[in-house]
Formats: sequence, C-alpha cells, structure tokens
Amino acid sequence: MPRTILMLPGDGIGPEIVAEAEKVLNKINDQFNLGLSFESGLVGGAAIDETDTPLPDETLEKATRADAILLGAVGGPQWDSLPMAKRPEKGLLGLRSNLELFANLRPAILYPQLASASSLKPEVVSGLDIMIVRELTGGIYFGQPRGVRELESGERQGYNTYAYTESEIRRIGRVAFEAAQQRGKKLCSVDKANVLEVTVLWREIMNDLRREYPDVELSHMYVDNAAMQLVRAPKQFDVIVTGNMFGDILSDEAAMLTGSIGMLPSASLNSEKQGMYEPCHGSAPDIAGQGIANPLATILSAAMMLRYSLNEEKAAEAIEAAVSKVLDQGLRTADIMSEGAKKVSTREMGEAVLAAL
Ligand SMILES: NC(=O)c1ccc[n+]([C@@H]2O[C@H](COP(=O)([O-])OP(=O)(O)OC[C@H]3O[C@@H](n4cnc5c(N)ncnc54)[C@H](O)[C@@H]3O)[C@@H](O)[C@H]2O)c1
Ligand SMILES: CC(C)[C@H](C(=O)O)[C@@H](O)C(=O)O
Ligand SMILES: [Mg+2]
Repeated sequence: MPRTILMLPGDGIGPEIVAEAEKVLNKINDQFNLGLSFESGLVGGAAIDETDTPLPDETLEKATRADAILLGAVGGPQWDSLPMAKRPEKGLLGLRSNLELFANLRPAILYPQLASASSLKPEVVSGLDIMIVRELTGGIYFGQPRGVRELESGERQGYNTYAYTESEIRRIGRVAFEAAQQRGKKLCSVDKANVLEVTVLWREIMNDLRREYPDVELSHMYVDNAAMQLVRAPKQFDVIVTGNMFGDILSDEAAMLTGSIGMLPSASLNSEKQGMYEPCHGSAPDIAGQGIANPLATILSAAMMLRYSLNEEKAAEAIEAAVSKVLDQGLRTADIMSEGAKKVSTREMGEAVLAAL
C-alpha cells in the first residue's frame, strides 16, 4: 500500500521552501525505497484566491486521507483585512482542529556549526537541545465564546476564552512525559497558575500524571519566568510542556537560540500519529519571492515526518545528517550567515542537501 504525503505550500516563502523539501523527499523515497506518493493542495491565501475559502473541502478530504502532510506557511498582508473566519491562518487552524493534531513537537536544537549565528553567547547555547511540547487544538485559540461585542455603553469589547478540559491537559501531558522519558527525563510545565484558574487545573493534572512516570523529574514554571530563563540559561531545560498560546510564543523565542527561526521544524500529531509537519516560522512576506529564505526548517520537518508518522528512522537520520553536512561545508542562507561562510540561495541550499544525501 503506497503511503500518501500531501504537500501544502501555502503563501509567501511557502512554495519556495516546500519545493526544496519535496526534492529531498523524492530523493529519499528512491534511496530508501519508501513507496511514498505525493499529492498537493491549496491552503491559506493561495486557497482564498482560487476558491474563496482558506481550507477548501477538497484539501480537507485529501488531508484526512493522507498519511502525513507537509505545509509551508500561510498568511500575508494582502489578506490581513479579511474577517477572522476567512483569513489564511484559519486554513491552518482548521487542519489542526479537524485532524485533532493536539500534540505539537517543536525541537530547538543548536547545530554546533551555528553557535555564532545565535544572538546569544556561544557558551550559553552550545549543545542546546530542547523539546517544546505545545498543546495545539485547545486553549485560548479555540475557546468559546469569542468575538467582538457591543456593551450597553455602546463601546465595543473584544473577548476570547482560555479554557482546557482535564482530558485535553492529560493527553498533552502524557505526550510530554513520554518525550521526557525518551530524552533527559526532565519535564518543565509552563503555566500562569498564579493568575489563571485554567492553568491551576493544568498544574494539578501534570502533578497527577507524575505518578505514572516516576522516572521523570517534573517541575513547574510561570510563563514570564520561562521566557526569561530561556534566554538566561536555556540549557536548564530538557522538555517543556505548555498550552497553545504560551507554546507559540516560547517556541519562536527558542528558535532564535538556534540561530534563526529558519532552522526550527515541527510536528503536529494526533493520537493515531497522523501528522502535519511544518516549519515554525511564517510566510515571511518581507523576503518572499527573493529566493533567499532558509529551507532547512522545512527540510528538517520532512525528516520529522519520516520519524513520527512513517516510522522511517534511518531515512530521517539521513536527512538530518545531510543538513549537518551542508552546514559543515560552510553554506549559509542570509538568516544564518556569519563571517567566512558562503552565502547561498534557497535553491542552492536545497541542492546542497540533495548532493549531501
Ligand atoms: N505556520 C504558519 O503558517 C505561520 C506561522 C507564523 C506566522 N504565520 C503568518 O505569516 C505571516 C508573517 O508573520 P510574521 O512576519 O509575524 O512571522 P514570520 O515567521 O513569517 O517572519 C518573521 C521574521 O523571520 C524571518 N523568517 C521567517 N522564516 C524565515 C526563513 N525560512 N528564512 C529566513 N528568514 C525567515 C522573516 O523574514 C521575518 O523577518 C503572517 O500572516 C502570519 O500570520 C504563519
Ligand atoms: C499562523 C498562526 C495561526 C500559527 C499559530 O499561532 O499557531 C503560527 O504562529 C505557528 O506558530 O504555527
Ligand atoms: Mg507561531
């Protein structure tokens, strides 16, 4: 039975970076005889322009059938004035919620070759290897009620709801404890339990789960402190588990520890391990169309796809080794450029990874 991968390039730099990852996947498919077949679809602004909706039924059907999805990025200023329900980002959020991709894994790993590309001192970040486990289908992103309403005074009020059920907390907690078991056995749960009831419950459930994972050392940290600790001493962390919005923010922060947001891949999984894989960054409208975006986060997301959804660990490692090799060769896109290195385009970086495979 061939396994199907759905490619969703999306907007901005999305098509440029997905094109490079697709070449890499094609080659690895041949090399390892993986029997993968590829489909493509529309999502985000690209889908709005063609079909007037950010997540066409056809795309959702293809996504539901696919074994895994590789997404570039969605969004851009030309769609920013659309009402919330019609925005490109709703396409991405719709895929996450429809496929119940509740577990978002965002590994922040510093390649030793990039120690000088980080904005922090090399000794603070060298050897960095953190896994952020972000809850992805609940919290304030999806809580009801939400909207903008008119008060009796005639003034408008915007509002959202930050809510988590016990079972939502428990299932993401299990993913995080299991990830910690496979790694350094340290889990830090990040919340705002000094202010928000929803995270008082979050903390209670995490403490509860501790009994099932006695080999994992659990700690708790408020999110404001976590943001500070991530730049002060990031290597104190092994696995971090947190809710949807805190995870969004902390993962962009962690990205910069690794040199560039262009290096951070992600996996979004449901309980059947069906997954959507995407770089953590966005559509980068400021550099779209220039051929200078870093495709490595997307290529590394393809490696995560092979590992988590397709059970092809060796093929995943081959891609990761190829990425490390091109960095050894001194090749850098503009975002990770440093003195003495060779600046390359998106396509040249993709070609170099292909050659290294
Ligand atoms: N998963 C997604 O699809 C996703 C994620 C974040 C933002 N977005 C959307 O993207 C649009 C732009 O958002 P933003 O500007 O806040 O964030 P962004 O991540 O797109 O860009 C932030 C900065 O990082 C740079 N950057 C990002 N990816 C890069 C790469 N691969 N190589 C080199 N530089 C890179 C950009 O040039 C920009 O300066 C918005 O519409 C937003 O909603 C989408
Ligand atoms: C584009 C947006 C909906 C998305 C999020 O907030 O989850 C993005 O920032 C991300 O990190 O994947
Ligand atoms: Mg984000």
